[in-house]
Amino acid sequence: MSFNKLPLEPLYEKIEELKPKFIERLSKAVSIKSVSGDESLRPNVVEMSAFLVNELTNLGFEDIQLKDLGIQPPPVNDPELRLPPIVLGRYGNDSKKKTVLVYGHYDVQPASKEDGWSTEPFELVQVEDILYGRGSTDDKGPVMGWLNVIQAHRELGWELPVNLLVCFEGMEESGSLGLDDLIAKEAKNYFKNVDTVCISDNYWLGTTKPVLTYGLRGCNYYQIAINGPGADLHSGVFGGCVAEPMTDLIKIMSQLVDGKGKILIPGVYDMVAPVTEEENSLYDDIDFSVEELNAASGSNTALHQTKQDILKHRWRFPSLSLHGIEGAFSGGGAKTVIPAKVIGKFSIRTVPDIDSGKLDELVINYINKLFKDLSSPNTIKAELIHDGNYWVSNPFNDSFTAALYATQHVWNMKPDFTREGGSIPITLTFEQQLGTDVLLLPMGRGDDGAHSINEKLNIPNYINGCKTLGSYLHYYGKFESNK
Ligand SMILES: C[C@H](N)C(=O)N[C@@H](Cc1c[nH]cn1)C(=O)O
Ligand SMILES: [Zn+2]
Ligand SMILES: [Zn+2]
Repeated sequence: MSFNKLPLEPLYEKIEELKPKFIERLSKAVSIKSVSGDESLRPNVVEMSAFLVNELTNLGFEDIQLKDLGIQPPPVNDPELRLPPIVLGRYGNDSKKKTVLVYGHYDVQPASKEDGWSTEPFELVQVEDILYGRGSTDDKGPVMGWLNVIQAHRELGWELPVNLLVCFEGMEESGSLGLDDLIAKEAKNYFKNVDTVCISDNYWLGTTKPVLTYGLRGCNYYQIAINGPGADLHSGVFGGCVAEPMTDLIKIMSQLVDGKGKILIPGVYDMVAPVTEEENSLYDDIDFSVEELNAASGSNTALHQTKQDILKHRWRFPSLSLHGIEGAFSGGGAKTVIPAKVIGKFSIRTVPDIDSGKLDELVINYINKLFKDLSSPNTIKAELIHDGNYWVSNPFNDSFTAALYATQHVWNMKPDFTREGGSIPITLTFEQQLGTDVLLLPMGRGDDGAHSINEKLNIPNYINGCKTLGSYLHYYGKFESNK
């Protein structure tokens, strides 16, 4: 099928007309503090699943199910902590139509005003044509986008061109715990007729050109716990007399990665697939610059100066980031304490052909060796908290073509085909368990500040994003079924 514009203008007009309602829907979603990484906020994550069930019910979805995933596995503070449920729903069940499964997540990263936000993070605040709030771009905006598409069709009295299944999870930001098993279980049940999977949960590379994404890095997240004294101690009384856990931890963490971003754990780079000549040439055609990277990071701290080097280091090579130290003094003022127990957190973004299990072995053995060399009387436990695989696909299929046409129709330009430096742990599982293609169709821009302070979604991205998601369903519905 070549690109012939479908008559979608009434849909676009309806989406424009419903803009205030769509902003209100996102505002309600953002106000729920569904932070999966904070155990104390788990009831809010569950509240967010109930919010979605209510929305789906009002929009006429059928067979809505909340799938319980049981108890969260260790390491966790509360051994009874339950995982938030998976929300499933179906819109349409016509055997003559194709079935699209859309996945998104309703949990968010932590946020507090004290981190430096200009507005309250859990309040959607509009400043000109920008909506600020935690989850606005990652991933509540896109999740609301799918609901908005259904609302627009209902109000137009239009049939949806495909059957739509939704799968929304509440643990994506914390490793998608429990979802792999559920997908395996439902592959031949709830998901049995799925033709393709579409995920809107990443971002454009820059700020002006839409993209379609065919690759993700994986993420293995680790912690190093070091235990020493029986309690936090006065540094005047015990300093110099006891081995301090923080000193050991800092020594170890400082030997994981260097200041140029090079991972120092032996063996990691040996597993990385070499960059081929053909692949090298792909980077030349992508629209991006070091200036855009600096603008998005709000600094001039880029480690690489050419577009090709930046993109390879974002998409193609592994990276190791140090995230924090639990138990360390972090407030203002000057507290003279020796922390008794500290837990260092870091993650490695993985790429083809890194073997996740082999990586864990290299990481844990290296840390234990560094600790042994310290001859410290303290004790150490280094472990994996969660992992998620990298994913790279071939973007020459009906789903990507439909997204290409939809993007051209709405944005009047051809999108770039990109990979993503972030991770969506469940992507490969969908591809393998359902045996279908997966498409990543992002809504937000590269400077949206996902995971950062002042996360935002530009209203044109939200509204045109809804049009793009809706158009994608129409273009995809026109392809002949492969079944
Ligand atoms: C790209 C996606 N919106 C996202 O932010 N994913 C997270 C997933 C993750 C993996 N481990 C912890 N969170 C990310 O890339 O950090
Ligand atoms: Zn996300
Ligand atoms: Zn995220």
